[in-house]
Amino acid sequence: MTLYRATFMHTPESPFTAPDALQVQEDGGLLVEDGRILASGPYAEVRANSPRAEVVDLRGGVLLPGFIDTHVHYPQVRVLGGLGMQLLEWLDKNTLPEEARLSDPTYARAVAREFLSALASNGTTTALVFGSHYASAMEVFFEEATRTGLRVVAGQVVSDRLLRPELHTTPERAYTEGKALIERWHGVGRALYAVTPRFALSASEALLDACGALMREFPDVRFTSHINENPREVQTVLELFPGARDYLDPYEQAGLVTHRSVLAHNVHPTDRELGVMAAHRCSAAHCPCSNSALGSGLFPLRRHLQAGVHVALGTDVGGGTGFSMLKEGLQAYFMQQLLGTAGVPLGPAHLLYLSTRAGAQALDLGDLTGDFGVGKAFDAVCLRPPEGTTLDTVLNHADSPERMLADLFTLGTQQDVAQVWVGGDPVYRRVPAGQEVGV
Ligand SMILES: O=c1[nH]c(=O)c2nc[nH]c2[nH]1
Ligand SMILES: [Zn+2]
Repeated sequence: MTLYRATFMHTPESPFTAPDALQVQEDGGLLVEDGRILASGPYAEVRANSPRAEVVDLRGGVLLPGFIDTHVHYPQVRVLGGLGMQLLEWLDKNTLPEEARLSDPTYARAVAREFLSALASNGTTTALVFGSHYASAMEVFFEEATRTGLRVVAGQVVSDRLLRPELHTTPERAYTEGKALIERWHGVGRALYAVTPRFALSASEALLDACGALMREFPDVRFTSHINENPREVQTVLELFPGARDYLDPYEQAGLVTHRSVLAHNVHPTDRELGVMAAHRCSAAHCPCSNSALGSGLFPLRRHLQAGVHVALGTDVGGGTGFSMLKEGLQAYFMQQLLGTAGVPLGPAHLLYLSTRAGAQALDLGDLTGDFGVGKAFDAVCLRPPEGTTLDTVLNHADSPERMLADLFTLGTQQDVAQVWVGGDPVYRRVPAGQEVGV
């Protein structure tokens, strides 16, 4: 048994509905056995009940639930930084040429390692990962993910039109390769499978039906895709599906809109789409850095909440600007501020919820991870800025835990991630200053 002593904060309830959702223990204790939290509370109390547990002293840092990134592309880590374009040009010039390189499993393995290491070193413990178009690159990805111990929900991306021929599949092949990957990887270690057509623009009705067949055959796999990101994209989808009521309709007709479905972006939804998503408990992955970088628009969070659509956060690497969920939270805050009275004022508790518990719920993993409740897995990130940094100064002068949390979202970066655990297993530890290779 291990007892972690730390200042910890979490949001077991949603601050959008519960006013005091942020729970804080300034000198807290989390007792962990076999990767699960056995007791949680003030350190002195937990210690008194478990005097023999080994103590890990994390005082001086802040312990948060591990971040949950609900939309991030594995093949795009090397093409981050493609600025100055909107979605369709960015796909064509910046992104799809790189995605084609993953046909080589050796190349794919190197990219998978870079990607997984970036997740862990940014404090992300669970991710819904948009995969590669190549089944071989997904084999490699799941092998590497299993080695790291991160929780990944991932799937082969499928498309059968309008990308580039080498990225296209057929409905039959999408079904056969998807089935084989599900049978091999879904539920193995900490991996789960997500059926993943790239977007309706690059998917025929027959391909979406093949995805629906997989979802019916394996009802507990997840589903993810893109929706309503960019006005030109939306217009093209409506032209490609002339009978469709809106962008969601082709997904809905194929049986892909469920409580285990996560649709990325949804910047330009209709009221009908929001109503259907809410009725099916389908989640939206809000990706504010990507929406800013690709000029996609300002996410209508208020309309989502009013319609009852569940929202979580995603970095959308490489349309986004990196793997930090702290940065993603801050950008979500900025964009709601820019919306003025149409925006939702977000406080630090909202940002923590959106980047942790909301993600767990979107992935139907709410009973396992996302907060520090008793019975949950010990998935955690310890944030501790290096001495003398601006964040260190500001944290030392914060007058409340809530203000400390706001400071972490405002100034925190990858360099402030000190340690990360998944299911009690260490998956990342920052190299102490002065001990870096080459120093
Ligand atoms: O942000 C995005 N990134 C992508 O790779 C993509 N593909 C389709 N639509 C997309 N949107
Ligand atoms: Zn995306």
